[in-house]
Amino acid sequence: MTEEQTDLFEDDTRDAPADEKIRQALNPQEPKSFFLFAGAGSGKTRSLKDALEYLAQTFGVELRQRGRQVAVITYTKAARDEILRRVNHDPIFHVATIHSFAWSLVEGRNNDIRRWVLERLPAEIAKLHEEQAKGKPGKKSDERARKIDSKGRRLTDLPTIRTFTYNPNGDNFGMDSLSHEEVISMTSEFLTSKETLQKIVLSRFPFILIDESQDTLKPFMTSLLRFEETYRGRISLGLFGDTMQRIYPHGLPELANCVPSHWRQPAKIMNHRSRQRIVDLANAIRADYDGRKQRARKDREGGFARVYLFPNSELDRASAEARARRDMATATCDDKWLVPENVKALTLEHHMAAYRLGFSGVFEPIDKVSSFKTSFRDGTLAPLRLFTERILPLIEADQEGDQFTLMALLRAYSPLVAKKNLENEVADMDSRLDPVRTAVKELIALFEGAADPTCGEVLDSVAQSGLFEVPDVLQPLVGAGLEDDDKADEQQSALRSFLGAKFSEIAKYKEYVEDRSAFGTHQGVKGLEFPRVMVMADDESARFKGAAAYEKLLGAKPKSKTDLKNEAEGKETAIERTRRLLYVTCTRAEESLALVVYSGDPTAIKKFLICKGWFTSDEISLFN
Ligand SMILES: Nc1ncnc2c1ncn2[C@@H]1O[C@H](COP(=O)(O)OP(=O)(O)OP(=O)(O)O)[C@@H](O)[C@H]1O
Repeated sequence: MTEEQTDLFEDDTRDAPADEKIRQALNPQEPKSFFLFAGAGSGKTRSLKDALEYLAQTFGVELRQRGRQVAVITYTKAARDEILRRVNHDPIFHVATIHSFAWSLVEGRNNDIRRWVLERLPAEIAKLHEEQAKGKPGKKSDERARKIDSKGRRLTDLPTIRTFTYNPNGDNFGMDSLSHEEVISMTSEFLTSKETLQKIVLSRFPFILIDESQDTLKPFMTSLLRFEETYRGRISLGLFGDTMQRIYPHGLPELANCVPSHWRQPAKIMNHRSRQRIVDLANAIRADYDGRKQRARKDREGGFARVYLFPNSELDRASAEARARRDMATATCDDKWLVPENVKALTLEHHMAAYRLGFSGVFEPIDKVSSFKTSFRDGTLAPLRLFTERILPLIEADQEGDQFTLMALLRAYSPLVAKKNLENEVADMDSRLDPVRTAVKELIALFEGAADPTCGEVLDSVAQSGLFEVPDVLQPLVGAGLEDDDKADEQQSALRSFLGAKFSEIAKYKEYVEDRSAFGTHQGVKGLEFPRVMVMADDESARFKGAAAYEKLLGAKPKSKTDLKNEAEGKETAIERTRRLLYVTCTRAEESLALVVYSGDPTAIKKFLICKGWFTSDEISLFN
């Protein structure tokens, strides 16, 4: 082996003892719990996947014969799907997000659920009445009155509900459905109080492994830790995580301290993802948190990290960022920085991505409606799906001359091509298709000469011709124009306003929700990696003012009284939350990183970055 090969071999295997410790813990005869606590890019996800492979190979037959399973809890559906793919959907693994896992434990225990809800509801209603008595009239009080009313009706209906329902992936409406919070709270309680459930969990899951455990919901994690303590030696609870990457307030803040000292705590010091410069920056950002340091691989020397500081008064954010991209291309000698699609751009909130990608006309009205929010953001909102899954693919197929796809779409979704409609006609097949042809022609005509009709014009055409079914919620808006109607409810007003957006925005919205665009949010990219990353720190444009406090973290704004109070009481501050967010976003970069900051005082930020040793002055571009 050459010296270079030896170096690489050492880097590959330096942290191998951690995986060995995990394997030793995963023994059904003598299960042990462990916490793999390691920094970004250290291979935690890889260790989890290796552990699953080891379990399948070593104990697969035994687990199958005894009808036992390995529970794997992931933070996102995407991570769940990736793990399922890796384990070839082997049924010895029960891979689920936390909400689905919790529901799988309590689903069907209808009497216990009813009792639990009945015990909680009166207190919830009393609290709302109390708040209502103190509050002023207005939107909040109207909302509270609605809640009091609906909870009161639920209380009356509860004894008659036989089966409770829950959808872990969406909104839960209706008297028999449970909220996300209810499912997590009740499962956490049942897990520590109901012996029958405990016995079921014990016999079914000898191993419960949790990815991104720093963000696992606090009540659930606390209850799992208690459960493990009660049944020590009979179950292995395996946590994979990094408390520096806790980005949601609902995780257990002191997880590292809650883990008993006799648990196995394998360590890893390598960062296999990023080049040296980025690892150095990550270590510097982390220094004031817990001082843990990582090492870059020998074959990952170099790399780039640069900062672009703009004043808040810079209104044309898109041009400012294009300027930063051009500079990155020169500094890194990597022309891919010039093509936005090649750079993962991370905004703080979705509306910032919508503005930059050009679909604010769709985003702004719809995202305001709370009952639309979840399904709108994951692309499953029915009125939008008419556009994204029926009309847009049809227009695209026509533009590409792809008759095959066009016909397949019509066959799948158009009532005009539905078999029973065709059978009722007397004429030959060709003329039976005439109404479909006319309908498609009329729709396509709206786009002639590169025209960009509004979503409303497109809807009118489709509804008039009957080309596709129009969802109920859109029916009253067909041909209604854009003038708002005083009597319209929140959903109708939002949809009416969305119908004024240009149809070209639909493709951009679709690209974004399907995660095919170059944009992502600071919170949405954890676990992922990209060659080039641009992080936008823009407190001023944030709508949720608690979202981040980059200006405070980077020394442009003083700490507030609340920050100082929280700090003195050892509580979480907005500054520390932001530090963790910055650590997560910056450590997604493999090759090069641009940090774009908008601030009221860019000069102060420059001073801070140099003084802290996060960046050198040559790496900072200041635009005043
Ligand atoms: N021992 C190893 N040798 C070579 N490459 C590795 C090794 N371990 C992990 N990697 C690679 O390093 C990258 C980061 O690994 P992984 O995503 O598992 O890290 P992580 O600790 O889960 O990261 P994060 O916490 O930042 O999401 C991946 O591309 C992975 O394939």
